[in-house]
Parts: sequence; C-alpha cells; structure tokens
Amino acid sequence: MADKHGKLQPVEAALTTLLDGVGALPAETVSSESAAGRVLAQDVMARLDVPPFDNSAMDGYALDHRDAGQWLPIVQRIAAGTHAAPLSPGGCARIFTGGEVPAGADCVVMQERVEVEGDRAWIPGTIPAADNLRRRGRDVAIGARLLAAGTRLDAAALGHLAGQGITRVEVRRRPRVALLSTGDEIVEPGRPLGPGQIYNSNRPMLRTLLTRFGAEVVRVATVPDDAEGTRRVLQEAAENADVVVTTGGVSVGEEDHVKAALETLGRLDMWRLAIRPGKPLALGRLPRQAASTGEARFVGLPGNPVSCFVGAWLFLRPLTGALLACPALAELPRLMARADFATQTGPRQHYMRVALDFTAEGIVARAFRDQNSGVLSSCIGADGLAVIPPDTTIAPGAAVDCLWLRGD
Ligand SMILES: Nc1nc2c(c(=O)[nH]1)N[C@H]1C(S)=C(S)[C@@H](COP(=O)(O)OP(=O)(O)OC[C@H]3O[C@@H](n4cnc5c(N)ncnc54)[C@H](O)[C@@H]3O)O[C@H]1N2
Ligand code: MOO
Repeated sequence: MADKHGKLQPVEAALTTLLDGVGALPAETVSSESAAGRVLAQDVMARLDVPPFDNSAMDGYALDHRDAGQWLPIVQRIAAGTHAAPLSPGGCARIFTGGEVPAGADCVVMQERVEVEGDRAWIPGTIPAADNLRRRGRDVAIGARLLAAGTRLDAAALGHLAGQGITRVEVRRRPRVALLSTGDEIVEPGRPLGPGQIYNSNRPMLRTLLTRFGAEVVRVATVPDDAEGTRRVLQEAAENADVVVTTGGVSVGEEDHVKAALETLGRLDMWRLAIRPGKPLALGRLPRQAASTGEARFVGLPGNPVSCFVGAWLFLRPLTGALLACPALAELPRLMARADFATQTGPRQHYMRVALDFTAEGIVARAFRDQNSGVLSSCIGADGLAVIPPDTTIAPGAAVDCLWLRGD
C-alpha cells in the first residue's frame, strides 16, 4: 500500500540494491589453527595422497588373498607408524589398523576370524582381494582440489587441511562492521535504568549474529539523538569499516536523524521495504573521507529488536557473504514446512518466527504466539522464519517456505 512516502520496496529489489557493486574483500594469510569460520580466498590443492600408503582398516593379518584357506607362517609384524618390508611369498603379516600393507599382500583378514598357534595363523577360505584395505589416495588424490575458494572452514575442512600438513591458509579478510545504536532511551547493561529507559538488547544480539556470519565488529558506539552528533558518529564509523549498521532512528519521528545524516554524508539508496518486521529499513553508502578509499555500505535497521533480528538475516548475512565471496553465506538456506497456524498478510511480506518440528509426517512450523516486532521472545527458540508473501491467506496445514536459521 503506498502512502505519502511512496511505494514500499520488495525485499528482492532491496537485496539487489544492497549487493550492487559489492566485491570480495582482500585475502590475508592466517594459521590454520586460527582459521575456524574463515572463508578460503583460493582453491587449496592436495599435495599429498590421503592415505599416503595402502593401509589396513582392521587389526588382523595381511596376505595374498589366493593363499587363504590354510595355515600360513606369520613372517612379519607391522604396527601403525612403521615401514613394512615386502611380504615373503606364502606368508602372512600380523598387522594393526592403520599399518602399512606390505607389497605382496592384497587383503587383510580381521583377527576375530583367524586362529593363531605359535607363529602360524589359520586363514579361512575365500577372502576377496582388497578386503579391509584402504588404498593410497582413496580419500584425497595428490593434485586434486582439496577445498574450493569460497569454502567456509568448518571442522571437517580444518581436519582435511591438517591431513595435508597445511599450517597456513589464504582467507578473506573479515568484513569490518561498525555497530551503532541510536536512541536516548537506550542504556547499556551494567548501568542503572532511569525512567523511560530500556537496556540495549540489539547490540549483543547483532554482534553475535554478525560474528556468526563471519564478520568482525570493530566498533560499537551510541549515537546521540541530534543531527550533528549522528553525522559525526556515522562518518567516524565509515572510516574504518566495510559496513556501518545502525539500529533505530530510521522511522518518521522528528528524533529519527539517521537518514538525514546519511543523505548529507553519502547516499540513501533505498528506504521503506515491504517487509514485516523491518519496514523503515534504510540502505545506503557512506564515502570514506580521510583515506579516500571507497565507501562503507550502510544498513539502517529499525530499532525494534525483532526488526533487527530479521533484518540481520535478510540483509547482513547476504552482505557479509558477498564481501567474503562465500555462496553458502550469501544464500539463505530454505525448507518447506506445514503451518500449524492461520494468518493473513497485507502489503508487506511477513517473516514469522517459527519453531520447526521434524515429525514422521514432515516438518511442522509452529508460530510463536505474539509476532509483534517489539517481542524479542518470539526469536527465542526460533528455528526458522516462515516467509508469508504479501496479500496471502494461510490456513493451518498450508505449505510455507521457511528460512532455516540453525545452519552455520
Ligand atoms: N508514524 C509512524 N510511526 C512508526 C512507523 C511508521 O511507519 N509511522 N513505523 C513503525 C515501525 S514498523 C517501526 S519498525 C519502528 C522503527 O522505528 P525506528 O527505527 O525509528 O526505531 P526507534 O523509534 O528508535 O525504536 C523503535 C523501538 O525499538 C526500541 N529500541 C531501539 N533501539 C533499541 C535497542 N538497541 N535495544 C532495544 N530496543 C531498542 C525503541 O525503544 C523503540 O521502542 O517505528 C514505528 N513507528
Ligand atoms: O516494520 Mo516494524 O519492524 O514492524 O515494527
């Protein structure tokens, strides 16, 4: 519905505006030990075969499978970490899990199936070739791409790097974010609360989300509710940040100075979106003055905590993903669920906080009772955001598209 401020912009248009011209941040080299959650700036190629030699998957006896079905002399003992000499023909080798399989052996029989008497072992008949053998290069072949550029380094990826003996990696610099709170009523926890004041919930919530999205909050500050102070703090923040995020002060009240400051210092690209919560969200750019090195992206989130929570998922995660050139972060994972609620939307797309139950009949989205944008408890236990398009009626049992919030 249009009002005197003009049409509300759909979320897709807002994302296109926000991401327009956003390039990947420069690379830096870090130790693998401290690289958890970082995003690879280039492909990593395998420099070793993994495993580096044929080895045993079991504690048992290594032999040529054609020798099975008889007593064989135990001619060698191979512990993991030792070099195996070639197997004498017609013999078998005592071997342990991870031990190198000797040349001349092509299978391992687990010890539970073997009878041992002194220095000979009874091997049951018909053992298939390659049984219990882990071939050299089975996991990773030398020269193959181990991990692709844009991969976020999780537990398995870090294990894979260590498996190659890699100690340093090229990753994208973390997006630097300045997180600014507006509102004279906002007080930091630890200070006494005066009349009409509330504690700052948005700062720790957004700091946590931004860190999870791979960014680094380099500055937090409080913006005074006056035009001059707002301009000063925004400009300072832009000098050392890739992204400047504000909370509050983007609606229509006289005390809402953020948009005016943005228009003076840089550019307001878009304001007022067809989303609920988050309607007065503002997007823009803040040129850096001191270093004259480009501009910071600006995301002005409405003050209501749920508007901040939803705005962070819809805009800060894709923006961080673009700056890190990480497709898995840029794309929000989605899944379909059945609504256990009824609702109706107007002109704005609604992002309802839902718990998702994985039942035998499929995924059920349970909506938190109070979906008001000031009710932060609606985000506690939220597994997803059910996306209800504008002018839509949802009856219980209807299929709803949900953004999945529990991934990485
Ligand atoms: N006449 C109109 N009034 C409002 C409109 C409108 O279209 N016309 N839009 C409403 C909507 S929707 C939203 S959302 C809010 C957003 O307003 P602002 O972004 O200017 O935010 P504030 O007014 O500064 O704060 C809103 C609300 O959130 C509380 N808040 C702010 N910061 C924090 C914080 N860091 N931690 C916890 N809570 C915070 C603040 O006290 C307010 O209660 O405007 C509506 N009004
Ligand atoms: O659009 Mo506002 O974020 O609903 O309260």
